[in-house]
Amino acid sequence: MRLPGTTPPSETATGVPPESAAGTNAGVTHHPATDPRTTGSTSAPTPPPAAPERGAAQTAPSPAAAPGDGTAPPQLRLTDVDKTYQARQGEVHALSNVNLTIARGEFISLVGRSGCGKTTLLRILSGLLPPTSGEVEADGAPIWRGNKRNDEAFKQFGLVFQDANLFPWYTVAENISLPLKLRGVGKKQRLARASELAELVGLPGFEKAYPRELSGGMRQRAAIARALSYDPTILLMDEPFGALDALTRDKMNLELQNIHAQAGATVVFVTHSIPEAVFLADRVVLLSPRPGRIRSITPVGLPRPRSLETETSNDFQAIVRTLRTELDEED
Ligand SMILES: Nc1ncnc2c1ncn2[C@@H]1O[C@H](COP(=O)(O)OP(=O)(O)OP(=O)(O)O)[C@@H](O)[C@H]1O
Repeated sequence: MRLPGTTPPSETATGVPPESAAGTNAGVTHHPATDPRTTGSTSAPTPPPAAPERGAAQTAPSPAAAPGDGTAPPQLRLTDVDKTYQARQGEVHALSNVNLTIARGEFISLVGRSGCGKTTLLRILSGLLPPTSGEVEADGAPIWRGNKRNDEAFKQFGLVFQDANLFPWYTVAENISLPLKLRGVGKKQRLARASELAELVGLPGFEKAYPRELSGGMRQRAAIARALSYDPTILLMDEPFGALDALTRDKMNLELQNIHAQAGATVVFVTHSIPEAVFLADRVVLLSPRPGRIRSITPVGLPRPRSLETETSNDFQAIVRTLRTELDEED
């Protein structure tokens, strides 16, 4: 992930990868893209002539990333991924036949019932957990060779979890820059980077504060800044705002949208909240109950930048309704 202003437009734009349209997941529903800019629709979503381009409202589109033409290069690819845990009570089949291609700079929200395998999928993607079978690639390089992790591929990832996991005895700046310290970066450079990132995530002036002096939302911002410190090109987020109150969560969603637009990273975001998933995503991937399979892939063609008013639009609500109906059908 690069700092704002250094990312060429072609790297921040996304398209729907060809694989996702063709689909190799048996039985996956591919919902049509929705884009009020092209449909003029104020009611239920209708298919536009082309899938939407992320960030079109912020940057001029580049010829290399025309809306929905599938030209944005794939950055992450899951092929026939299966995961079975060997638990004390026996085998737990967590994921089955997951196929997904994620474009560079794309924002993917991952939703599904509790226990359907979202965290498992994120951990496999991030190189924290090997799949039982199947392939996981980042920029064409396998993340796993059998049970051995490809540490080079792993370096591209930034991880953010529900708990900010800041070290209480370090200041905000020291927490943010800790990964750089572990990589041997000098103090002056580390603190300069921490201050830059504190600004990016909305914590300017708090560099010298300790985690106990921050609110929950501020701690999560510091955790996001820490994940960005070493310029990951892929950000994997597991319910990062799950413990926050509704108002703070709305604010964090707006800020994450800005951070994503400015920094240009690919994001995979796990959430239990369908509105949050739709608000943030270029595509929402819905997993079926365990063993998790990709049940549907829904492009979200709402223009960016999105505001809280976006959530009152008919298009937004129609997508949320469709996804909720699919989830309800599982009961
Ligand atoms: N280390 C483990 N050993 C055995 N089973 C596990 C392990 N981790 C997860 N599981 C099981 O795998 C399934 C998927 O778990 P996972 O945490 O991926 O689901 P999830 O969709 O993230 O759930 P939630 O939304 O509740 O966080 C669950 O049935 C869980 O019990």
